[in-house]
Amino acid sequence: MNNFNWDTSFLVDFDLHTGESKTSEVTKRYLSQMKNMFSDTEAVEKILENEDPVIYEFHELGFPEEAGHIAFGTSIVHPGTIGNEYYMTKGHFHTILETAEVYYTLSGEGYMVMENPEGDTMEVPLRKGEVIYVPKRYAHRSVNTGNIPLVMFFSFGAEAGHDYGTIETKGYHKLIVEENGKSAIVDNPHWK
Ligand SMILES: O=P(O)(O)OC[C@H]1O[C@H](O)[C@H](O)[C@@H](O)[C@@H]1O
Ligand SMILES: [Fe+2]
Repeated sequence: MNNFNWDTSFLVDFDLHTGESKTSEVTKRYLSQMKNMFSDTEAVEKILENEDPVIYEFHELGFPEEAGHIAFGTSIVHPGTIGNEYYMTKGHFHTILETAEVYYTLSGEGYMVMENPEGDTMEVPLRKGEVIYVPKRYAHRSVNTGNIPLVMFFSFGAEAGHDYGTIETKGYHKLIVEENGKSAIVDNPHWK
């Protein structure tokens, strides 16, 4: 782990095409770590018999989770589908629900799938060159609907924290699936 001093200035390299960084740490999420998040559990099992693909990865610095600091890094969602569902991140609420986040799309295309605890949902297309503002109180998941990596630079208040449990048990109301070669937003039949 890099030992940055967050009370002074520092510089970090990020490649604005690949999202890669020599200075920061990379975390990879494999299909086996997201088994129950994809709708088609049979398709998951079938793939895992032969391989365990990396679904997404992110580069960040290991920041202090304290108010006043700003966390940032890149996330890279690889292209692909599991059954008819596109590769995506796990997605999370912020533990401090009242914390927003921004993502700048560097490469690729997809959707930011968001929902709040009241069940209001938003699915916003991600395009290269645009920043998406994810408001406070909304869980967020990025989905890659293209055939190249979806690369984004993100930033949020470092105190936010990650709550994965809610999404892990309930799932999202909406899924982004491939239908006749195009992306479609559908209701999640397994939402609890
Ligand atoms: O947290 P996940 O849903 O697994 O997504 C992976 C990562 O991507 C985002 O861009 C967030 O800002 C990171 O804090 C997060 O850890
Ligand atoms: Fe977040």
